[in-house]
Order: sequence, then C-alpha cells, then structure tokens
Amino acid sequence: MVNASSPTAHDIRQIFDSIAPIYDDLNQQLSLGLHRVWKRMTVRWSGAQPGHRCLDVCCGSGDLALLLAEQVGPPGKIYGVDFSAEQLAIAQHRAAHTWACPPIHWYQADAIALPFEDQSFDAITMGYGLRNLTNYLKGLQELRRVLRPGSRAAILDFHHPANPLLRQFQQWYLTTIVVPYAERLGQKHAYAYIVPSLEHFPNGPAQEALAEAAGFSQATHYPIAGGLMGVLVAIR
Ligand SMILES: C/C(=C\Cc1cc(O)c2ccccc2c1O)CCC[C@H](C)CCC[C@H](C)CCCC(C)C
Ligand SMILES: C[S@@+](CC[C@H](N)C(=O)[O-])C[C@H]1O[C@@H](n2cnc3c(N)ncnc32)[C@H](O)[C@@H]1O
Repeated sequence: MVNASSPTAHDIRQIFDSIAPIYDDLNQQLSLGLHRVWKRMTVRWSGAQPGHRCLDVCCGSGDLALLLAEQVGPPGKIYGVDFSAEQLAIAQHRAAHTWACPPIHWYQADAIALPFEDQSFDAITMGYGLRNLTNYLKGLQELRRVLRPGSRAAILDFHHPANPLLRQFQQWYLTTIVVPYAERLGQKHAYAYIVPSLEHFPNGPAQEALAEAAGFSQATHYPIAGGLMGVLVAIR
C-alpha cells in the first residue's frame, strides 16, 4: 500500500500503471470533459508551431502529445516520455488509432533524467506531472536543459486555490466525488493520493520562483478553472 504522504517514485509508477485502463474515462467523467479544454490551453501556451520538435513530459495516455502532434503537423516531431509502461501502452495504441496522426516517439524514462541532449526541443508540455515528481526542482531543471533558448515549457497542474471557499470546494470534490467514484472501480488508494499530493505542492507565485531557481529566464503562472489549477509558462 502506498504511503500517501510521501510516496516513492516506485509507488507513483505503480499507481499509474494500475489506473491506466480507466484513467482517460475517469478524467473525462470527473472533469465533466473540461480537462480537454485545460490541455488545449496548455498546448497553446507552450508556443508549439507547425514543424516544431516538441516534448510532452509525464505524457501518460498521450493527451497532450496527441494535441502537440495536431499542432506541429507532419513536418513536426513529437516525443512523449513517461515512466509507466501501462500508460505508454495506452498512448501508443491511441496514436496508432488516430487518423493522420504524425509519428510520435514514446520513451519510458524518468522525468528527472530525460534521455535527450541539451537544447533539443522548441516547446515542452507537462500535464499533471510536476506534482507527482519526487523532486520538483530537478524536474524543472531537466525541462530547461532540453529546451532551446527562448523556448517555453507549459506546465499544467492542480494547486491549492488561495480562495478559502474554492479550497473547500476542491477538498470536497476530491474527497466526496472523486475518491468514492474511483473506489467503485477498485482504485480508491490511487485517487486518494491526489489530496496529499496537493499538500506540499507550491502555489502559483511559488511555482514561478521555483522555475527561476531552476534557471528559467522568466516564469508566469496563469490560474485556470477558477484557480483550482493553473499553467506555469517558463521561458528558457
Ligand atoms: C486530468 C485531471 C487530473 C489528472 C490526474 C492527476 C493526478 O495527479 C492523479 C493522481 C492519481 C490518480 C489520478 C490522477 C489524475 O487523474 C483533471 C480531471 C480529473 C480530476 C480527478 C477531477 C478533479 C478536478 C477538480 C479538483 C474539480 C473540478 C470541478 C469541475 C466542476 C469539473
Ligand atoms: C496524472 S498523470 C498525467 C498524464 C498526462 N500528462 C495527462 O495530462 O493526462 C501523471 C503521469 O506522470 C507520470 N509520472 C509521474 N512521475 C514520473 C516520473 N518521475 N517520470 C516519468 N513519468 C512520471 C505517471 O506515470 C503518469 O502517467
């Protein structure tokens, strides 16, 4: 059983391997489909353009990598990285069954040790991944390392909203809606992990400071979904 307050990387990989078959459906149902809007915003903020070479870190089942592929088109190149083999298997299957999807290169690797040369990418996305890393700073340093100068990383994730009512709503939704829903599918422990993962995750201004500590020249956090989450846009 996962130690929810301080899970190891192995614990986290096991969680995402185990929920892979239901991950997409639960995200769609639990976010009322809105997660696709939040991901499209993230791709737009990444600055990805036709012909670009882009990376989606903690790609999971491939949502953001597939959106990047749509954006860069056949001349572009897309790479997806995740350390969960089961999530990557879903991503590969979805890409193979997506009409006219440009080739996407999938890598099973750790986000804090990316298997790419320095300054390899024109844009990077990371959706609901940073909060799951055991070392946020190292994760941001790796994103910066593989980005080309002047290029952007767009990092989408939850955080605790500043507004106390919204924070109460977030806690209520996660504990009263999300966890019982997942429990009916035998995945209570996996989804129960979201709440403690938020406890020590930095808010917008702290994320900006962390990105600058990682060496990014500029970082701006844009709250979305009423402040329940946000997109950190970091420029190398
Ligand atoms: C795509 C979404 C969440 C991804 C996600 C992130 C994690 O860290 C996990 C950890 C463990 C298991 C699963 C995940 C995981 O799926 C967002 C949509 C799914 C969310 C679970 C729904 C909660 C969203 C907001 C807290 C409330 C939104 C309210 C609005 C009225 C829909
Ligand atoms: C909540 S899912 C997000 C998936 C996808 N980005 C999305 O938006 O749906 C988090 C993903 O991060 C991956 N992950 C967590 N820690 C990782 C690490 N250190 N290295 C690589 N992948 C990691 C998990 O395996 C999981 O697929």
